[in-house]
Amino acid sequence: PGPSSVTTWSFEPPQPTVAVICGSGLGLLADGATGKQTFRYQDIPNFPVSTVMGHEGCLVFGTIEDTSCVFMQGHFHLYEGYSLCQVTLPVRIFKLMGVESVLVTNASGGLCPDFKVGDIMIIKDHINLPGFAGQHPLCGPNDERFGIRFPCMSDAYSKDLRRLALDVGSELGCGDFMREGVYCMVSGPNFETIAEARMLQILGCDSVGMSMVPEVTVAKHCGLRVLGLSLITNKVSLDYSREEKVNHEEVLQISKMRAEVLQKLVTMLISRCQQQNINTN
Ligand SMILES: O=P(O)(O)O[C@H]1O[C@H](CO)[C@@H](O)[C@H]1O
Ligand code: HPA
Repeated sequence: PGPSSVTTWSFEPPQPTVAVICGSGLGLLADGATGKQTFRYQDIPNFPVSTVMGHEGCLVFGTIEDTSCVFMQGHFHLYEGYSLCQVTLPVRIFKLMGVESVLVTNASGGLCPDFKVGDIMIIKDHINLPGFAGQHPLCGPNDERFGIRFPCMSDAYSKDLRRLALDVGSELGCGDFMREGVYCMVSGPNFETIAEARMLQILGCDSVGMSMVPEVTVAKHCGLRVLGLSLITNKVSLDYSREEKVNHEEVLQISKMRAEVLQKLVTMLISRCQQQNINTN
């Protein structure tokens, strides 16, 4: 945003109860909120800055109906050189601000043969591949103020919120391109080789991306409710004869194409959540 729309630190934001983390090219998700106040990451002490195209690098406070929200226009990745502690810092800040639910969005490549480009996948589970190799945001001394040493991850994604997302999606006429599936995080920054993609498919992954899992893990650790939505921006090559080559420009182009629909979905979801007072798993 231009300097005129950026707020100075004299502003006291209302306590948000919902945080929306916007994935690649999805910063527009904040458009459904009113009374917006924007802060650039670079102006927030000790906050990382976004280095990837399609991640504006702004924290936006606003309201959807009566729900006070904070939107992260751009999130952080291991491949940018950030530690997982830095990648997940915003989630802990949200917890301290009083946030109760986190809605995480991202762009990913489809591995499930039934998925099409432009599908919205409601995440039901994930595979933390970097975590298997010790790249895990909860490694190190456990901070008991946030959560327990050995958190359960089998129910990281709220069932109620997933059901609500499906209902709202079909109400908005998105039923034909809404799916459910398992997201796998890889560190990136390269897109997968064909052998890697085949391995991930055999492991039960429906889509693959380079983000989100650290934030979700830290959110679950500190007791936040999580909904994950992944936009399928490309089909991952599983065949050596396939000519198409994936690239980040294509990812951003598909995100742009679906941003408006996703924004309506997210806005309606947040207002429904409040109406139905969803507060269980
Ligand atoms: O997960 P987000 O940041 O939405 O974006 C996905 O798209 C980028 C690659 O095109 C990577 O950052 C990958 O993780
Ligand atoms: N692989 C990894 N990350 C991605 C992809 C992909 O195919 N598409 C968007 N992010």
